[in-house]
Amino acid sequence: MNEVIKTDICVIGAGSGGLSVAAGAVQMGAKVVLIEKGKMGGDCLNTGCVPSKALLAASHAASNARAASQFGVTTGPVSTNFAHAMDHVRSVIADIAPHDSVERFEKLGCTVIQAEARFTGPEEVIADGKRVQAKRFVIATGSHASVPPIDGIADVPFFTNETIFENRTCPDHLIIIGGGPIGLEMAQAHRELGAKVTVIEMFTILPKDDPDLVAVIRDELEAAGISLYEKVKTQRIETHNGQIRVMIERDGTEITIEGSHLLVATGRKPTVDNLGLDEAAVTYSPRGIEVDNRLRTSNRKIFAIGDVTGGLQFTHMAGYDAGIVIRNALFRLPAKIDHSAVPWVTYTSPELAQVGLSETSACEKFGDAIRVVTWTYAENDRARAEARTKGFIKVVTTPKGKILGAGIVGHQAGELIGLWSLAISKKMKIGAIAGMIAPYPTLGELSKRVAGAWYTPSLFNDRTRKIVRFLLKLG
Ligand SMILES: Cc1cc2nc3c(=O)[nH]c(=O)nc-3n(C[C@H](O)[C@H](O)[C@H](O)COP(=O)(O)OP(=O)(O)OC[C@H]3O[C@@H](n4cnc5c(N)ncnc54)[C@H](O)[C@@H]3O)c2cc1C
Ligand SMILES: NC(=O)c1ccc[n+]([C@@H]2O[C@H](COP(=O)([O-])OP(=O)(O)OC[C@H]3O[C@@H](n4cnc5c(N)ncnc54)[C@H](O)[C@@H]3O)[C@@H](O)[C@H]2O)c1
Repeated sequence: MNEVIKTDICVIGAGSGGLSVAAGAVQMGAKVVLIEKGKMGGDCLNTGCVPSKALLAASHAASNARAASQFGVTTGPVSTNFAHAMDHVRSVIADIAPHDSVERFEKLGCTVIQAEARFTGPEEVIADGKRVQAKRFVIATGSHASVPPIDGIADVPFFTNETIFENRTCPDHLIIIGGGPIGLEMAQAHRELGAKVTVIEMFTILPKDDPDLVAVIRDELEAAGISLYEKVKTQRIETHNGQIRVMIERDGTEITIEGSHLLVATGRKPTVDNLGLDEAAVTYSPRGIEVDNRLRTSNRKIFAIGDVTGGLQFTHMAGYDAGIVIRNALFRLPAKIDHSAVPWVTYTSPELAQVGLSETSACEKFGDAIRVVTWTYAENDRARAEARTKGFIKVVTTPKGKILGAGIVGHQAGELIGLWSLAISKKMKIGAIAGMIAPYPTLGELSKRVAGAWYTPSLFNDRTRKIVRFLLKLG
């Protein structure tokens, strides 16, 4: 006879989304069962954001040391120790892990089951032989690497995000298929740590971002010696004398790229298999679990959040979804998702950050009735002082100054985008940013200056000059 556990909320998956629901719900007085089949913390902690940013921190330390001579600092030849960099990665994960651990969640009051969960019906999940019956379920099973059906791929060894952070030897030549955020962050990290790197992208790199911003990243990666093959088709992959050969086609010509290691970073697949979703009457497809704007599935007692819904695959979105579900499931409030001010950042150096509408999507929505203003890092005194003058900020508004979107490519772009997220979510006009007092000298002044540039045509023109001269004549 299976043990039956009755609870208020049952959360499946202890990644960014599931942990946020579980921690919030239990601290607000709900009985919570949390089920995780793998490592607590999910992708973000173990195989995603945390290891990738830790590896980038190590690699940026190397590139900063190489650039130190411009400040009169002599370091001698910079050498890198790949295994040591990976030790840093491990230690950052270990540092954060207690926050996501079974112990912490049990202390908070959750019942944690470390096993695979599967629905047996619309109101019951089974895990580790225990039948969990809950008033509400939250599916937060995330996503996993999607491997494209390239001829020969099954017969060659390759990394995905699940294995690359286990590697302790710097690849001689890392070939990366996919020029999205994972591909480019890993390309730069490995290049800076001493590997030769080639990126193969079927469209253009970072195809979801503003091409003007992406151009700065492209220049930087190429200047660092990364080979980029864009708009190419990957035909075949094979091993040859212990090396990996990737055959691509560009403009009708076949090119062979030979490398020591291969990383596949071609996007993600929502984890919907073996969950018993049919038994639970939850509608899904390979693109994810279908949810409405309150994150309810076709079974109204079951919510789905984060990567498994196939939406915007970011840790901050899984956390945001968790907040929506808590309001719906615990407080019965009809809270709805709003994606008008979702920021995202690619953590290359320089960083690329966007929020709201890009220039292209604003044009599609509003036609010519938009205004675009830019300001460059080269005009910012702090950027000059720190020799970080590459990049610019671009802001898109309505003709009346309502902020529609902002994109930043440059040093610390990810830290700067928050202001614009707030401005868009609070429906602010550009005048609010122009009127803000920004401390000098900070990169934060970029935001104020770009907002000021919005007023330049109307402030510094003949009409204003005439008005000022007239007023001055009055005494
Ligand atoms: C290399 C990389 C870098 C990234 N960098 C960033 C970044 O810098 N910033 C950012 O915002 N996002 C980043 N992301 C994306 C981010 O990691 C994900 O969007 C986020 O982890 C999604 O959270 P989630 O809760 O939906 O899923 P996950 O974190 O994947 O958690 C899902 C959990 O569910 C468990 N599970 C699955 N099926 C079952 C089952 N049947 N029973 C029990 N448990 C189950 C899994 O084991 C897993 O632990 C990155 C991703 C990758 C791969
Ligand atoms: N900094 C961040 O926030 C961050 C970092 C890494 C990952 N992520 C999240 O994880 C998700 C997955 O990242 P990703 O980079 O794997 O996915 P992605 O979907 O963003 O990018 C994959 C890239 O691979 C290309 N591609 C697909 N098939 C290909 C093929 N056969 N040959 C050549 N190119 C091919 C696509 O055109 C695309 O540019 C992202 O969408 C993002 O949501 C976020």
